[in-house]
Amino acid sequence: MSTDNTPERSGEPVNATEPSTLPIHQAQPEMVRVGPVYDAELVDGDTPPTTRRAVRMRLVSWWQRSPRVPRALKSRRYAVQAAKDSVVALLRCPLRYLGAVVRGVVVAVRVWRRWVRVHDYRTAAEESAKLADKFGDIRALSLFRWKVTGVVAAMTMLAVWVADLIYDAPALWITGMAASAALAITGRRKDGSPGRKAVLAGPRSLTWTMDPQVLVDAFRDAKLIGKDETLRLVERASRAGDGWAITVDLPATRKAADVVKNREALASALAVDEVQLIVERVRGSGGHAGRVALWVADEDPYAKESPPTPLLRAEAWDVWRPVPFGRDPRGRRVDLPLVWTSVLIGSLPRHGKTMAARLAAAGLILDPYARLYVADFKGGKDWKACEQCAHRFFSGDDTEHVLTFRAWLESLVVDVQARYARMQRLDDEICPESKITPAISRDSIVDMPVTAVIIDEAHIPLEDKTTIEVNGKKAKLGDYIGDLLTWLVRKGPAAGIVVIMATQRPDSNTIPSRLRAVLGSRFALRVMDWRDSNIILGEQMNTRGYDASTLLASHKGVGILRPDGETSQGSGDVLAATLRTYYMSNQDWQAICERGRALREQAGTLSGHAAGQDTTLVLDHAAVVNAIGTTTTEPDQAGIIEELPEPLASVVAYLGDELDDEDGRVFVPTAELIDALSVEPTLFGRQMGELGCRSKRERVPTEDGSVRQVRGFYTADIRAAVRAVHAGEITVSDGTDDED
Ligand SMILES: Nc1ncnc2c1ncn2[C@@H]1O[C@H](COP(=O)(O)OP(=O)(O)OP(=O)(O)O)[C@@H](O)[C@H]1O
Repeated sequence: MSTDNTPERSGEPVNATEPSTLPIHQAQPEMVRVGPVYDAELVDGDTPPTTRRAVRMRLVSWWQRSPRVPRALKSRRYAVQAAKDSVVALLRCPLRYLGAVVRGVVVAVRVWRRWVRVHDYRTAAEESAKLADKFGDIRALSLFRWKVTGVVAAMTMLAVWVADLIYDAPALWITGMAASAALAITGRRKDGSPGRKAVLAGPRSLTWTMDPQVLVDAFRDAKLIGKDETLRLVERASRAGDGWAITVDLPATRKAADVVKNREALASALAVDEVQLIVERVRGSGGHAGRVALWVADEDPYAKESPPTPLLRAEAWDVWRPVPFGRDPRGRRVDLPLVWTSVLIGSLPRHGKTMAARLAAAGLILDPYARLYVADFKGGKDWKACEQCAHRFFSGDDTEHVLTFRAWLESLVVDVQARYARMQRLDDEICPESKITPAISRDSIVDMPVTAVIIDEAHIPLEDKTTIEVNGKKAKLGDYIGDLLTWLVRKGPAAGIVVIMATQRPDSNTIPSRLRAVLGSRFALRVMDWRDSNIILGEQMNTRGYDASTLLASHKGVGILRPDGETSQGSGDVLAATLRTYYMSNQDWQAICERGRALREQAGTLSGHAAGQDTTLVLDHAAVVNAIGTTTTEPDQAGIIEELPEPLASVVAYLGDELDDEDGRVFVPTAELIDALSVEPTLFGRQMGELGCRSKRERVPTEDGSVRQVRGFYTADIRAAVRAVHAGEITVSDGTDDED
C-alpha cells in the first residue's frame, strides 16, 4: 500500500488550469495533519506464514535440542523412564540412608580412634626413629584425649537427658535425626572416599544397573577410559527383553569401536560371560563415534531353544525381501538379504552350516519364481526334500558329481552372458540399470529368474585334484571350479545369480582368496582359530572384536554374520552381529519344500530336475574359458602362506592384501601384531629376527594427533623375508629348541 501527502489527499482543492510551475511568492497552504505515511506496494500472492507459527516451531526446536532442558521434559518415553527412575529412587531411599549412616558411624569411629591414639604424631615419631623419646608425650596426650572424650560423652548424655526431661520424647527424636543426618553426610558415597570400599566386593553383575558408578569403574578396569575420565549417561539402565540396556557417551576422543573390540575385557569387568554382553556403536542421527549401547542378558541367551523359522507360517515368500535368518541375543530378528549378493557359511563340522544354508534356501524355495541349483556334496538326506522343486539337483561327492557341477557352472556362465546381452536390448524403463529388477525376474518371456546356486560342503569340488583339459592346457578340476565360481560370484549378482556356499573347511587352502574377496555376505559359526574366522569374515575382523573361534561348542547354530549391506538388526548399520539361526526341523523343511513345489506348479514355473527334465548340458567350453579368462595357473596367496614358517605365516595372513600393496601400509607396530596374533613378545621378536625381519623404531602418528616412536616391522622387510623363504635363502628351525 502506498500513500503520500498530495493536496487531494490532504483535502486541498486543485485548480486544473494552474500552471505547472508555482509562483515564487505564493502563500504556503496551511499545514494539515495527516495519518501515518506508509511506503509499500500492493502485491498479489499467498499470505506469508504467520510469524506466530514460526516462533513456536523455533521454540520447539530449541526445546528439543537444548542441553539445559532435562531429557525427561522432551519426550514421553523419557518422561515415563524418569518417573520410573524416581519411584525406584524413592523406594531405595530408606535403604541408602541406612547404608550411609552405617558408613558414617564407621568413618567417625575410625577418625576418633586415630585422634585418641595420636596416630599422626606417633607415625611421625616412628618415621624419625624417635618413638622411644616421644613415648611419654604421646601417652600423656592420648590420656588427655581419652579424658576429653569421656567428658564430651558425659556432657552429651547429660544434655540429652535434660532435654528429654524438659521437652519429652521430641527432643530425643530431633537429636537422633540430627545425629543420623550428620553421620549420613559423613558416610555418603563420593569419589575417592577413603576406606569405603569393601576388600572383598560382592557380586558385581547387575549392581551397575542401580549405580552407574559401577559401570564407570568397569570401563576404567577394562582400560576403555582413563582414571580421570568418566562416562556420560545417555539413557539410564532399563529393562529390554531378558536383560538390561544402557546407552553411554565415552569421553571425547575415545572410540565406540574400541569398546566393541574389547568386549571381553568389559564383560570381565562387569562379571558376566561375554555371550551375555552386546556392545554396539550407536550410528545415524542419534549416535556418534563415541556413543555405545550396551545390553547385558540376565543369563546365557543361547541356553534356551532357538525358535522355529517364521517362514513356516508364510504361504509364500518374495525372494527380494531379506530372508528371516535368526535372532540376536536380545531376541531381535536378523534378516539376510539374498539378491545382489552371495553368501559364504563356514564352521567346524556339526555346528549348523547346513541349517543356516537351508534357512537361506527356504526363502528361495517359497518364491515360485526363483530357480534353484542344489549341489549337495554332503550326500546325506539334509537336502533331499528340495529335490522336488530344484531346477538342478544332485547329492554325492564323487568326481562324476564334481564334473556335473562344473557343467552347471559353465552353463550358468553362458546364461549370465546371455542375460547381460538381453538386458542391453531391454527398454530403459523396464531395465534402468544393468541389473535385474523384481519385475524382470518374474517375467517368463525375458527369462531371467533369480537363480540360486547352493553348494553344501563346497570344499569338495574346490579341492578336487582330477586333471582336466581347459582350453588345451592341463589344469586341476578344483582350480577350474574356483575360477568359474569366482567369475559367477563377481558377475552373477547383478544378473540375478545368488551363490550360497557352505564349507566345513574354511582354511586358506580350500577357498581361494580371489573367490573369498568377492563373496559379499559371510556367516561364521564356530571355527578352530582366529585365522579361519578371518578367512570367513574378512581380514583383521578378529582385531575388531569379531572372532568365531571364541564361540562356545555347545552353542549350535550361533555364529557371526557379516552382511553385505544393511540388515534389519538392532541399531541398523552394523559391521557384524552375533546371532543364532532359527531352528528348522526336517519335517518343517519338508513342509516348506512341498509348499515350494505346489507354488511352482500353480505359477507354472516347475522346471528342470523337479519337472523330470534333467538334460545333459552341451556347451562350448572354449567360449566359457574365454569368458572367465581362467587364472588357474596363478599362484594363490593361500598356497604361499602355507609354505611359510610361523610366525611369518601368521603375520602374512594377518596383513593379507595390505602386504601385497606396495603403495599401502609401510610400517606395522610390533604391539599391534602381538595383540592381533596373541603371541609372546620376546619369542615373537626373536623368531622374526631369525627370519630376517628385525624390528625397527619408527615415528607414527597417534590418535591424539601427536607423533610417537614405536617399534615395528617395515612391510618391505616382511615381503623380503617371504621372498627369501621361498627362494630357500632362509632355513628355519622348528622352534622346539627355542624353549631351552
Ligand atoms: N539354530 C540351531 N538351534 C539348535 N540346534 C541347531 C541349530 N543349528 C544347528 N543345530 C543343530 O546342530 C547340529 C548340526 O547341524 P548341521 O547339520 O546344520 O551342521 P553342519 O555344520 O552342517 O554339520 P556337517 O559339518 O556335518 O555338515 C544338528 O543337530 C542341528 O540340529
